[in-house]
Amino acid sequence: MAYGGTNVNPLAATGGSTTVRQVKLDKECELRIETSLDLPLRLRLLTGTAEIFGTEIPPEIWLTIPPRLKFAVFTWYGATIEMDGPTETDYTADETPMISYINVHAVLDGRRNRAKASPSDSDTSQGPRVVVVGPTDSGKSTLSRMLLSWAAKQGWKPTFVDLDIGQGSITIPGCVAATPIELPIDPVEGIPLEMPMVYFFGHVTPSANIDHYKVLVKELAQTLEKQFSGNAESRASGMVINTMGWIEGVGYELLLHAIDTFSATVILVLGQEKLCSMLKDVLKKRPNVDVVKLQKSGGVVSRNAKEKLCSMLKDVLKNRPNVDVVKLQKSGGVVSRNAKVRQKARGYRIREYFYGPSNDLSPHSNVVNFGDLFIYRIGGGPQAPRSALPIGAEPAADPTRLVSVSINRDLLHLVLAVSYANEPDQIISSNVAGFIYVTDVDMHRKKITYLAPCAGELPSKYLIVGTLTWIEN
Ligand SMILES: Nc1ncnc2c1ncn2[C@@H]1O[C@H](COP(=O)(O)OP(=O)(O)OP(=O)(O)O)[C@@H](O)[C@H]1O
Repeated sequence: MAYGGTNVNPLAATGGSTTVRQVKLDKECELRIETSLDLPLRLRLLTGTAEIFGTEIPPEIWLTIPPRLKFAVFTWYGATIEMDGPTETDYTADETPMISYINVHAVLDGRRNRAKASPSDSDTSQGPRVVVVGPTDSGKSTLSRMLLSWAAKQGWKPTFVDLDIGQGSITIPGCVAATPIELPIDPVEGIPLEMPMVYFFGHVTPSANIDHYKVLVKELAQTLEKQFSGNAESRASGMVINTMGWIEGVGYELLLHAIDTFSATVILVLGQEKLCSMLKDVLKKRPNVDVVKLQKSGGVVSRNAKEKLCSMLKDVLKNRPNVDVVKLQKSGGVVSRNAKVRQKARGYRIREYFYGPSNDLSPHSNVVNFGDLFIYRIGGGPQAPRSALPIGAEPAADPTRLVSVSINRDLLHLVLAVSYANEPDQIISSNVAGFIYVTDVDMHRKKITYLAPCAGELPSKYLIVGTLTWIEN
């Protein structure tokens, strides 16, 4: 449990408790909970008002929180919470960065209002495009979620863009995706999946194919740009873009690539002195960059800040007016997850796609002939035969080449995406309809068995494969 930067009240810690109990929260305090590994927790608001990551919880109604969830119930004005069931840990904290986060929201809200009031064909009609950056386990997804829920509560329809292929907040890992957020995000159900725009990368780290990752980020950005041009409401509401925790070397390059590709106007740097200082450095070459002071203490960004990532970003972005790099404090409640826990979390996320967050969906098992499906992977193989190259040149693997994959038992336990492409050569630039999971490959009968979220024929015969695996259990 990470307690850093948080004033934890040890007397209030009731870790592992199983009885029905009440917790009184003072104003601006939060109750941090990790639910048990195998049992849900019931929780309700008895008095006052409270929210879970930006979404208000209704009074009196019992919420059933699934196992393994780490979250906080925060109150602005005071509340009493009742819990029924076991937890791994629960404790109250009276020091949180929530004031600085809501201040960011207020600034973004002002910008949305200004965008809305501008003529729809003007540059100023674009609302804030916020990129949330920071190392792994700095609370990026959580802050993104809060900013989106607070905006939706006020009637905006911000677009959530998730570039974090390692975990996946919108859909399964291995994808870059975007979806409009029209209502505060449900603490249990998560982000509604009605209208996501999903591009399948197929790996959980971009280093598997950096060029392919960049192509997909660009495709997603271009698609959103088109959508925004015909939708003044979405345009004014802007975007919140969640990024990966990989912030060094190529990871840092990819951050800059995302900032440029999405024409970001606000960069929120979470809990990373080095990253913040790097970004600031980059920005300082751009005139007229405003560094906005958004927090009373702790996370205040000052022009003299020495933190590396922030300053690097500022340096890079310094020739760009209207780009703000803001350093924010990481919440002491953010829970660190090691590689094994992350891998497990990926598995749960894929399970959730097929079975639902509360196990309320019934996926279908289908059997088809090998000839009914055309499977491709992106990248690999020589770009051109040696004979076609200038003398002395070595054939290089083309990272964005489409390679046909023959069906064999290597596909077992892989998760494949169903492309919306009409022709194979459109696959790399097409978004996907959904995913299937290969459960059997019968080489003798030339039949493949897969799990799909719904019955019937797949929306397309073109499938994309990467290295994303899942063992159903
Ligand atoms: N205030 C809090 N109290 C309790 N748990 C929290 C709090 N804030 C975040 N968490 C939990 O900590 C975990 C990590 O947070 P989050 O996913 O936001 O980090 P991240 O920086 O996006 O991680 P990643 O490394 O995957 O990019 C999540 O399970 C989240 O629910």
